[in-house]
Amino acid sequence: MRRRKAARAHQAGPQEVSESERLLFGGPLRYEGGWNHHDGSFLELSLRAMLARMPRLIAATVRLAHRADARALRWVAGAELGGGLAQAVGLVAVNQALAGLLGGGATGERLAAAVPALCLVAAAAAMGALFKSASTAGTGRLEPKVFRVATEKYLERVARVELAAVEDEEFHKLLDSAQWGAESARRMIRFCTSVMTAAISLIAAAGVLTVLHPALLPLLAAMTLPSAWSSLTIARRRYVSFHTWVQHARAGQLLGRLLIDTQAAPEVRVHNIGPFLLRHFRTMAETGEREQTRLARLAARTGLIASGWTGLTAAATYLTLGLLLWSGSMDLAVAGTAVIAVRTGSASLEGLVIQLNLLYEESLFVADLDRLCREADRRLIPEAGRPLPEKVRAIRFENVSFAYPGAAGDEPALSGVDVTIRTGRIVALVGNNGSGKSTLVKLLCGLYVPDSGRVLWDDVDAAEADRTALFDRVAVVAQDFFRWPFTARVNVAIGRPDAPSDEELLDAAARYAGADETVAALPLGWDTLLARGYKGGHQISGGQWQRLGIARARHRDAPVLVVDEPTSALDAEAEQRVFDQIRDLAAEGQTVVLITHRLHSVRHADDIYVLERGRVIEQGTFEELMRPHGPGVFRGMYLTQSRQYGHEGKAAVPAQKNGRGEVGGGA
Ligand SMILES: Nc1ncnc2c1ncn2[C@@H]1O[C@H](COP(=O)(O)OP(=O)(O)OP(=O)(O)O)[C@@H](O)[C@H]1O
Repeated sequence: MRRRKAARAHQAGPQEVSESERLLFGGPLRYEGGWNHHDGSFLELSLRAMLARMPRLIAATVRLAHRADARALRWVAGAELGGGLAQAVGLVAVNQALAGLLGGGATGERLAAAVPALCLVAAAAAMGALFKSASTAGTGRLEPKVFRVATEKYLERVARVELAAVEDEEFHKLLDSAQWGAESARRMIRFCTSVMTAAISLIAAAGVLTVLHPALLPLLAAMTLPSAWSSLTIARRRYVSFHTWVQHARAGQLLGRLLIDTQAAPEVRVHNIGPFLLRHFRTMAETGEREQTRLARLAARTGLIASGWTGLTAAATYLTLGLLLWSGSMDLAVAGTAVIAVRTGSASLEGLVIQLNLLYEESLFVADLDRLCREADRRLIPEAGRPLPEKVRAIRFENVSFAYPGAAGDEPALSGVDVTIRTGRIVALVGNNGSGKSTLVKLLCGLYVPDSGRVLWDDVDAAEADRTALFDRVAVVAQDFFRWPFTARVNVAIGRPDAPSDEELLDAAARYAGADETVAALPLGWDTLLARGYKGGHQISGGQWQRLGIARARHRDAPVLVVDEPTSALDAEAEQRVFDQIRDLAAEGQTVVLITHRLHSVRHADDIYVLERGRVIEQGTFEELMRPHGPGVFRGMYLTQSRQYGHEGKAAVPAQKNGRGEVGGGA
C-alpha cells in the first residue's frame, strides 16, 4: 500500500510536477503554454497557413541543399522529374491498353491492339525504376551534406554569441529545438523528393480522370480530405508537445549521462548515488512516456475518425461511378480506367498529403533552426568597433555596475566600482566568496558589458571597442578553466589556436608553469590524450591540470594576464614558483590581474582592491592596507589567515601593537 502511494508520488500527469523535477531541478521543466506566443504566429498549423508557408520553407531547404552539393541536387531533381514523367506516360498507356482490350472485335484483335500500349507500360515502368534508383543514390549523397551544412550554420553562429546569450534559458531552449532542425533539414530532402513524386503522379491521374468525367475529380479530392485533416492534427499535437517537453527531455538525458560520466564516477560509487540517479531517471522517463501515451491515444482516435470519413467518401465515389454506368453516361472500358485512375489518384493524393504533412512537420523544426540563427545573429559579439590604442597605459573601471542577465531583483554583482589597472603592474583583487572578483575580470576581458559606467582602455570604451582585438590582448587562467578532452599538446597550444604548434614554444610555456615534468612523465609526452574513457586516454591530477592551464595562458602571450585562483590546487613549492614568475612577468612589462584568497601571495602586488558584495571597500598597497589605523578589513583578513599559517604571519606583518599591547588584532 505504502509502496503504491510512493509510486504515485513519483508520477505526474502532463500538467503535474514530478517529485524528481521539484527535487533535482527546483520546479517544473515544462513550458506550460506561453512559449509559442513570443514569436508572433509561427505556430499557425492550419491547413491554409501550412500551404501559405510551404513554398518559402521548401525554397529555404532547396537553398541549403544547393549550398551543400549543387550537383547532387540537380541530379535528384532531374531523376524525380524523369520518374514522374515515366509514371504519367505509364498511366496513359494503361488507359490505352484497357481501351484496346475492352473495345470491340475478336479477342486476338483486341490483344494485338493493346500490345503497343502494353510495351509502353513496360518501358515506362523500367524507366521509372531507373529514375528511382538514380534519385535514391543522389538523395543518399545529398542528405548527410545538408545535415552538415545545417549543423555548421548554427554552430558557427552560436560559438560567437555573447556569453550572456549562452547563459540565457530562452536561448538554450532555441538551441535544444534547433539541434533537431539540422536532422529535419536532412529528412526534408527525402520528403521533398517524395512530394514531387506524389504531385507528378497525382497530376497524371487527375488529368486522366478529368478527361473521363469531370465529376470524378472533386470526389477524388473529397476522399483525401479526412486523412489530410488527421495527419495535420497529429503533427500539430506532436510539435506542440515537443516544445512543451524539450527541457524535460534534456534534463532526463542529463541524468542518464551523469550515471556514466567519468568525473562523477568516483562519487557515484562511494556515496552510492547510482540508485538515487537511476530512480529519478526512471521517474523522468515515465513522465515523458505518459505524454507519448497520451499523444498515441489521441492519434488513434483522430485516425479512426478520419478512416470513417474516408470510407464514406470512397463509397460515394464508387456509387457515382455505378450511377454513371447504370444511366449509360459512361461505358464499361471508361469505367474500368476510371476505377484504376481513382485508385491511383487517391493513393497519390493521400501520399501527397502525408508527404506534405511530414515535410511541413520537419520544416517547423528547420524554421526553429532559422529562428536560432536569427537570434544568434542578433546577439553576436560585434566584429567591428573602435580600435584599441597600440600601447595601453591603463585600464580603468569608472563607476561600473553590473547585474547578471536574469538576476533581476538580486543584488547586482558589481555596484559603482572604480578600479585602475596600470600597464606592467600587478593588481590583486581580494574579497570573500561571491564579492564580485571573477565578475570584474569577466568585464575586463570583454565577456560582458557594464549596465552602467565604463571600462576604459585609455580613452576607448570597451563597450564600443573592437571586441576581437580586445580578446587578443587578454590571456586568462580562470578559476574553472576548461580541461579540453584532447592531447596535452592541444591543451596548451589552444591558447593560440591559429598559431602553428611550435614544440619549442610549448616546452617554454610548460617550463614556465612547472608543467614540463608532468608532460615528460606522460606515456606519449605532448601527444598523450588527457581524457579518460577514450583509447589511450590518461588522467592527470588537479594540480597538474592547473599547471597546464597556466602554461596555456603563458603560451597565449597576451599583454594582460588574468589569473583567477591560479594556485588553488598547487603544492606549496609550486605555488611559490608561480607567484615568483608572475612577479617576473610584471617586471618584463606584462600587466597581471591576480585573484586569490591566499593573501600572503599579494604582498608583492602594486595595488590591492578589496571587494565586498560587489563594491570596492578598500584599496592601496600592501603596506598601506596593513597600517593599523586604516579601515582594517584587509588587515583583519590577513591576520586571520596568518594565525592559521603562523609562520607566514610573523614574517609578513609589520610588528604593530594594538591598545592592549598585542601583536595584530584585525577588524
Ligand atoms: N554566470 C552567473 N550568472 C548569474 N549570477 C552569477 C554568475 N556568476 C556569478 N554570479 C553571482 O555574482 C556574484 C559575484 O560572483 P563572483 O563569481 O564574481 O564572485 P567571486 O568574488 O569571484 O567569488 P569566489 O571567491 O567564490 O570565486 C555572486 O553573487 C554570484 O552568485
